Amino acid sequence: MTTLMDTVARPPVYAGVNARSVVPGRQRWEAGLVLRRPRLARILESALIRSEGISRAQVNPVTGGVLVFHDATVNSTEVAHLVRSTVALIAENVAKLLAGTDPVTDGSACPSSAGAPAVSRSTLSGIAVAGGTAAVLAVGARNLLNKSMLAFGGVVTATALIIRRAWRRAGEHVDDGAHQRASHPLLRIVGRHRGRLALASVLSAVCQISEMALSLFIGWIAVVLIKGESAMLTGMGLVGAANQLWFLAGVTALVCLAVACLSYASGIEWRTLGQAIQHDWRNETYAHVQHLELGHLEGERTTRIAGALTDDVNQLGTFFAVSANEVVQVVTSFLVLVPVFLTLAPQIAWIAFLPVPIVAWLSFHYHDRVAADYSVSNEDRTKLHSRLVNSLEASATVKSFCAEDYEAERIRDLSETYRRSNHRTDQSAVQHTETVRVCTTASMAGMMLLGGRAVLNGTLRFEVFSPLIGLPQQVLWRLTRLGSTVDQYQRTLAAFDRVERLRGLPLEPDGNGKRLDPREVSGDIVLDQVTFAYPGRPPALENLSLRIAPGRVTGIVGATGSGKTTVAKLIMRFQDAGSGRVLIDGQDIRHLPRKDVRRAVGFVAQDPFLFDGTIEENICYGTFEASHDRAVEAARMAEAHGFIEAMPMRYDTLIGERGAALSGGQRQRIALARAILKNSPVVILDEATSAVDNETEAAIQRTLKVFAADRTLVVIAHRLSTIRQADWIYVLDKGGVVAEEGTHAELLGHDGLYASLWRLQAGEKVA
Ligand SMILES: Nc1ncnc2c1ncn2[C@@H]1O[C@H](COP(=O)(O)OP(=O)(O)OP(=O)(O)O)[C@@H](O)[C@H]1O
Repeated sequence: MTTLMDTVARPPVYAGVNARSVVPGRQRWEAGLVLRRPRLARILESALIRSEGISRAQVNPVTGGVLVFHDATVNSTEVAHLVRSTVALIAENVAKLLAGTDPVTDGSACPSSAGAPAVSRSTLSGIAVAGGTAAVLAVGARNLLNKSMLAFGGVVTATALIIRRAWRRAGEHVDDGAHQRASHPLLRIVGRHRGRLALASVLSAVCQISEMALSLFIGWIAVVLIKGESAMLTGMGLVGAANQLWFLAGVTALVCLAVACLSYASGIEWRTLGQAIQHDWRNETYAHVQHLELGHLEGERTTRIAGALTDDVNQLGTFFAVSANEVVQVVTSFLVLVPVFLTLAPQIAWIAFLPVPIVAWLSFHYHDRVAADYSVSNEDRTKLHSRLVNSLEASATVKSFCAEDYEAERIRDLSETYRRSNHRTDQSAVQHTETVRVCTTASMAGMMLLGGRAVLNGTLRFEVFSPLIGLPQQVLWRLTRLGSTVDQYQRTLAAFDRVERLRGLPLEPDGNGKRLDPREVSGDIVLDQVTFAYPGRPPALENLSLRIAPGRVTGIVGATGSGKTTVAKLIMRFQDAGSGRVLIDGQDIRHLPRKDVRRAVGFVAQDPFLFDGTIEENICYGTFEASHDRAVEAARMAEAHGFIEAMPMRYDTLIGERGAALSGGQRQRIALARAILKNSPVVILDEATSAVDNETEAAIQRTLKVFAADRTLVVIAHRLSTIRQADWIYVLDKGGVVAEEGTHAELLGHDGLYASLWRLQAGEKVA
């Protein structure tokens, strides 16, 4: 496939494109180049779509957003490179691409955009330094106060604009272009706990104000010690240094106590909020995952789903438990400090707050730069985790192939990749924190110098300056943590994106209101011209028609991969047929509620899953209200009672994860007992006794005869002895077509596929 990329030998890197979020299979970018340029947006979109591995691309000229979906043939880094390079190529050829274009969609519809790629970005940069520039210009002004106020105005404007823009963009990038929602992601994360958020915020704010008051009192103590007495306190009737000291010490102690109480209360409130958010998101997401279509569940890695439900959901709560508290404290500090400085020391206000827009800009710029790195690092962690779990689960297989070193090597490689991607994010984080520290320290020095000079030349009273010295320091110091707050914010948005993606997967569609009462099901099952293919695979079943007669035993045999299990999955409605119909008692199962269908059909899978728990809990799974006696009766019918009784704890024996403490045959018999206990009118046994010995299987078949007397039994098996007694047998061939059908005797008489299989299994010589 020829793509726009093929024409570029070494694509230049275009700076005006920033990653907004990267999750497996999907990336979101922001390209200033296409902003208000619908034609360029269309060109970029089609260039991306034509690229190898890209399944979908959307470019929005209104927001500048680029949304790319890709398959597993390309990894996140390659897609990131593709997006950057494609934007770079288009940026280089803007004039050519816009020339001779149709007047409806090209630049003529938006003349301001011509020749101004990434206008918004350069505007942002301009704004970011506006405070500093204003401050520098202001130094030349005649009136000292005007000069200071002008500089301060620049600082405030720059801060407000930077924060406003960052907030808006954060809200944009988590949404799909097609599903823009009004509220910010953080508000959506908080959900119904906004009241608690407000309470925690108020407590934090009051706590912060009390803390600032504390340093005010400490500053006054310094004034009393240096000057002998504070004029302000004397004016309030407190005469004498000793009295003033006692008063200030007493008030300081009281405020300390208040700070401790408020800090405790707000800490508890934030943590409770974090826990409540985690609890809600975990439960709601898990409930959603439980109702996903099986195809989607199988398509997602289990460890990835588990990661979203644990790490990502925890991240959502942790942000509020820790970082949000800091944000509230910083904001409160500024809301208090700005008027205080403007009133008491306007001449040094600008230098005190100058680091704010710079640090804010640096933090949001950092956030832009490392967004993709964080997502890649998360992805690497998931892969490592998945591989670790896999190789631990497969330890017997690994040992049997003496592949311990091979597995260790694979883990080492993945760990190395994870280490490298983590190193990138760590490096950026440390760089950012240290840059912020330099800015804030420089501002402190500047404030000391300017404030000190103002005190010396008499334009500022020492009594005012002394308590104020500590305040900005206290707040600016917090700004050094803004890097990690932004870091947490970034992680939270990425986690939110992953959780939302999981919650965006479609649920199993249900019937159209008709009900199926399992007690009235006779078990007449028909597959009528059914064709079904797994995604990206050739059809597993093609125009398959067969009937499973009610109250009878139907056997299905066939070559491996011929679609026997797929037939069972269609009857269980784990999957829906691509074309054709599956009928139960004459009703198309697509029109019936899945739960009704699944209640009517019992299924024992080829590799049954047993839960970590006791034998009895596993037998009663799904029939939770069943008594011990019923569980024992089911176990007897499945020929499981004997070995269970021989165990030290009998039915209370713990069987470990996936029933690891049982043999394959024992696991199968417990799964069979579970299906028997369910007592559904239709039962499908998919190789349900393949792991038990012939003698036990014969015993099971004898009891199953009694069990099957009043129900429909479908037996899928490779071992023909398992199904020879069936009332009717279907022999499937490759591609899911019926090669032969009939009773055991009739099929032997045909001397076809079944007969040759029978002879093979019976040990006869095959010609
Ligand atoms: N989840 C899946 N995703 C993609 N393809 C699948 C999936 N499950 C089965 N297949 C494919 O569908 C075809 C039919 O599989 P199915 O499990 O129904 O065969 P089977 O007759 O039960 O095989 P066996 O006797 O080995 O159990 C096979 O080619 C298989 O590779």
